[in-house]
Amino acid sequence: MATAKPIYQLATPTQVYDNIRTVEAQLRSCIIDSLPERYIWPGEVVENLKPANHETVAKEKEDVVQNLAIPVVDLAGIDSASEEVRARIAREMGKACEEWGFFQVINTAVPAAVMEQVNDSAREFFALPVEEMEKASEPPGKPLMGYGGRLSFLSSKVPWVEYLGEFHIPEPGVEALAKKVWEDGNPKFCKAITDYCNSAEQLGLLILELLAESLNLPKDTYSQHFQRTSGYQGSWRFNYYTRCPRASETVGQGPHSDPVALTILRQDQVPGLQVRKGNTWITAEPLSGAFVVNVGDFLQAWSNDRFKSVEHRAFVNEKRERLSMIYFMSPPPVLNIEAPSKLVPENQQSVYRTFTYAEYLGIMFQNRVTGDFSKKALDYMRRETATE
Ligand SMILES: O=C(O)CCC(=O)C(=O)O
Ligand SMILES: [Fe+2]
Repeated sequence: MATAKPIYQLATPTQVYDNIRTVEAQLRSCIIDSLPERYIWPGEVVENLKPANHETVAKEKEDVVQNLAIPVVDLAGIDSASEEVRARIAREMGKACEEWGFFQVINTAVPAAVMEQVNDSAREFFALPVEEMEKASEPPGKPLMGYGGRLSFLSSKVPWVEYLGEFHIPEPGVEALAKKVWEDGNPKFCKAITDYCNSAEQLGLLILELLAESLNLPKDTYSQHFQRTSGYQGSWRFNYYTRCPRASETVGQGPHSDPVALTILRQDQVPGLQVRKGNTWITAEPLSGAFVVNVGDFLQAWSNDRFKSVEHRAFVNEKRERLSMIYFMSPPPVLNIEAPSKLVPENQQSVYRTFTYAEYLGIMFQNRVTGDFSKKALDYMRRETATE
């Protein structure tokens, strides 16, 4: 049955930062002449921030990276009765998740009109004056929900991004949020977001089935935990990266892996998302109509490390703002995550001990409090014997 409440309690009160729009305006009108220190990321993070596979690439690196691109999985034909087509698609998807942790998926069943409406709605919100947007802010302690400048949730520095987000499953949904901003609750906005979440959820369930099939597991191995009645947590978030007058000093998102099972992202035509491949960062090239999908930490554990939850980051730029719209799927907080025995070689233990999302979040927040981001939460779940 549905669990009572989403878990988002921070261990300590969180600082609320200034609004990025204000900082941007101050920089442009020379009231301040540099980015506030909290937005300035260390050299090793901002280094090579421009896409390695873009025009700024150093010539000698070009040969190495030019053929590297996040795999594209085409869902065309998935609804045909052909088991062969489905099995091929599942194999491609599984391979992408093993080798990259990321893929772009095209020809999904998500209607273009749904994506157009949600895109318009997101932009309608971010075009509001700051005071209006701030009506959707949540108090500290509920990170990444409502409207905000990103709190330093996954990092000790503040990224150059604004967000708007809320839980889709379980409720409250978007209505309560919209009522804070618009007197009439903006029914069109609510419908756009609800339709988007419902479509993204369906896509996510199909992907989870295909990924299980790719591992020769029963197709509902993962998807059964992401039903409306299972208490899974589904949330939507829009990331809006305004133009940044000092784009080379900061990031839109610092390097992180996602603390979820599955992430489904629609980006606009402005590049920004980069995925780690070995020692290189590869840009997820904007592909019209595609969703960028990635494995989160839970799916990595749940697949006994077959699928990889890979580090990614986002850069910002001086000339163009950028919008990404995301649907995150997280397991029920109290569900025991353990790799199916079929994935664990005989006479061996699973790579991770059994743990719950709630336990994982506790560790993640603890890291935040101590400011130690050197080890990700998932690594604390690794069995001693499995670490080198
Ligand atoms: O906006 C993007 O392209 C990346 C966003 C992201 O990685 C996140 O919000 O977790
Ligand atoms: Fe992410």
